[in-house]
Amino acid sequence: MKSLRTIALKEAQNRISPEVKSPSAKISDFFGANVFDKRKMRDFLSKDVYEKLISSINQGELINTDDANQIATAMKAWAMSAGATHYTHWFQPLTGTTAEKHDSFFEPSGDGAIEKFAGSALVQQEPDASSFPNGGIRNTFEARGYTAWDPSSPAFIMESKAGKTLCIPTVFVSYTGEALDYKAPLLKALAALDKAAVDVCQYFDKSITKVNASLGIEQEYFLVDESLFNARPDLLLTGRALFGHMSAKGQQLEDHYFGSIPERVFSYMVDFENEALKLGIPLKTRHNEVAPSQFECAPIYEEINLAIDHNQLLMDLMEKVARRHHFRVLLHEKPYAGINGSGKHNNWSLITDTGKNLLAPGKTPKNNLMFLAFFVNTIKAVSEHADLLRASIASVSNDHRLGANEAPPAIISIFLGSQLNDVLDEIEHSRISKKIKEDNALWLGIPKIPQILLDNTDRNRTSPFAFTGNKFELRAVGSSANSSAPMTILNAIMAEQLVKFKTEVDKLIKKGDKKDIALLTVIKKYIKESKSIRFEGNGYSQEWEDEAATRGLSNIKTTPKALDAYLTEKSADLFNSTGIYSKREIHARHEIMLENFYKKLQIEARVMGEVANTAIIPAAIAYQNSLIANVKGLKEIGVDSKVSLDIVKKLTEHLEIVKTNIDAMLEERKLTNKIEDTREKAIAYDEKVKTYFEVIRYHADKLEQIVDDSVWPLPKFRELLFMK
Ligand SMILES: NC(=O)CC[C@H](N)C(=O)O
Repeated sequence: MKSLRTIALKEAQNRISPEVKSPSAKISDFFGANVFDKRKMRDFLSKDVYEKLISSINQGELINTDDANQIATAMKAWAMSAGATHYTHWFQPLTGTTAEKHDSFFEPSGDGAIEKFAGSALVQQEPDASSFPNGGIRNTFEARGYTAWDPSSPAFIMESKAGKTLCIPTVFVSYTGEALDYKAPLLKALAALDKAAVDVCQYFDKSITKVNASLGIEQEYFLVDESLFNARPDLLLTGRALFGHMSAKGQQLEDHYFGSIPERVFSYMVDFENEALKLGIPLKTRHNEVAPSQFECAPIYEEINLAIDHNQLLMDLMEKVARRHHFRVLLHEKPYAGINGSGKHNNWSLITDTGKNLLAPGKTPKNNLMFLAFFVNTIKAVSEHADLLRASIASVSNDHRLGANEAPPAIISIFLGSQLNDVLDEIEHSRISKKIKEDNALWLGIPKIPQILLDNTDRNRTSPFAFTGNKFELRAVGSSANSSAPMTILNAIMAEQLVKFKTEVDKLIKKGDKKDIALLTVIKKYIKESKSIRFEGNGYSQEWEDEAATRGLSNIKTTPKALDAYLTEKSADLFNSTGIYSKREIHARHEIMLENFYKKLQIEARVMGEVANTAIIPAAIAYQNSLIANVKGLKEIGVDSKVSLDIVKKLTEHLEIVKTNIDAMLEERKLTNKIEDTREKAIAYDEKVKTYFEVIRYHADKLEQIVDDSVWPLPKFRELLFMK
């Protein structure tokens, strides 16, 4: 019988890409075609309701029942004219993926049937919450959960060959009001940030009434042929290769990065980009990434809530469209040990309703003081809550990526680039003399900030949080993550920080300081206080680990311990003052994250055992048997050769070690599964079960190097990485 690998290799060699037809040569012709955007709202709504909806989008004003009915009718009319038959609330439960439950517009009526969509169905739905992760918030006897419309993210139509569905972005909360999703806390953090930032803006510009966070999300991913993927139970079930010797050629020649895009991949990219563009996702960039078979796409930045919805939608599209091309997309942070992992770099900034980017250095000294205020407060916020930010990017899969192959380490630090670093040093050491204070001659004291910062674009890949000219790039986020988790924290700590800043500045003003002097005094103090988080060097080096320790920075390498930061008193104060999480909510989330961590390890351990026992060991034994026959045969004909015998001995050694460790791991798992406390269980999975992975893999990979290639059951790295 032919092995799955042999069949898969043959299939992978004979792929023909499906034809991809773009709706038009001009993207602007079809961009947003499947979105109920402002233009369509205007066409389908009365002027009065349109304006109310816009002010609800911009200012968060509530929509009354009559207006909701009108909006629902308009949405239905638009969606049906585009061919939709069903609608769904579209939400982001704590599973990491998106969720939907379709209902048709169709309703039987007395004399036939009608198509209906009431305002109440638009505004709120009641999906059963019992089968979503809820961390104990919901008991089975009270399984109800609500999804509630988020008007700030426009409804869209999801197309598939079989039909079209109107999707309405919503939050997801329990019957008792606790958030069960990623979006609800994000929206709360954004509201807190808006208020705090507008208050600080008032020192500089009274016309600013709204501050939005913006986000541009770079998405890295791997592609692998579908048949090869299906012949690897580890990729299929865990998203990463648990076994596999690195191929002789990996990324060492650095010949893939920005290289010419392979035809089959290009065709896939164009296909999913078209789908994304129709959904209003402003994709702009595509390229080969560093590792073989690794790629990246990136949109233009958008308002943050929309940017995150779009990224979630994009990941879903990428997976769906990949199947049309007989690819599988791997969004896992580290599918292949030994080469680069995948990140989701979050480019974050703050934009006012007057169109000003608060993290872009200005032309005038006054603008620069405003820039410095927001810039330094960001640094201060991150330095105060570095552990929480670390926790917000923690996951079982990101643990493999952090600190390895062009991914930042688990130590949170901030890279500013030499020019701004110098500016902050200068301010720190400047003296705000009595004379300056009396003359209000502050501008002499602020160093000139160049508008174009030369060394700041994508330069320091070893930094988890890098300033890149007019935004901060949180590089530590993993490719499979929902950006809401870290962005909720980043915006919340910024909100809290800006409130504190204003209190301190106001105090100085009250004591008689001129406004600008008061601002600079507090900025200067923050520069000093947050100095230890700034680091410009190589984040991978041992020197940095050592230095970070002497600076008192944390270096928490694994998720279950990193997550502790969610439960500290300092974090409780933050959650309370910004309103993003109640005590119950954060405890539930903490529990969910720990469960997710150990359950994924549990699955990996099971897959490892199964693949070793049923594929690797039998293949090695079959080869061993043929060698034994050879040894016997040689002896019979009187040839004295040690080649086969030596191989048998080596094989046997590795086989023994693999088998013993698989068995020992199973025993350890049994013990670990008995642990009741979730945190302890997660730590035990990490420290006791996971430790077997390395030794099992090492020896199984040695077997791969020895066993006859034609009988090896699993597609090898060279095939996974280079065949496309
Ligand atoms: N070129 C790059 O930016 C590499 C980034 C790297 N793939 C990461 O994990 O973040």
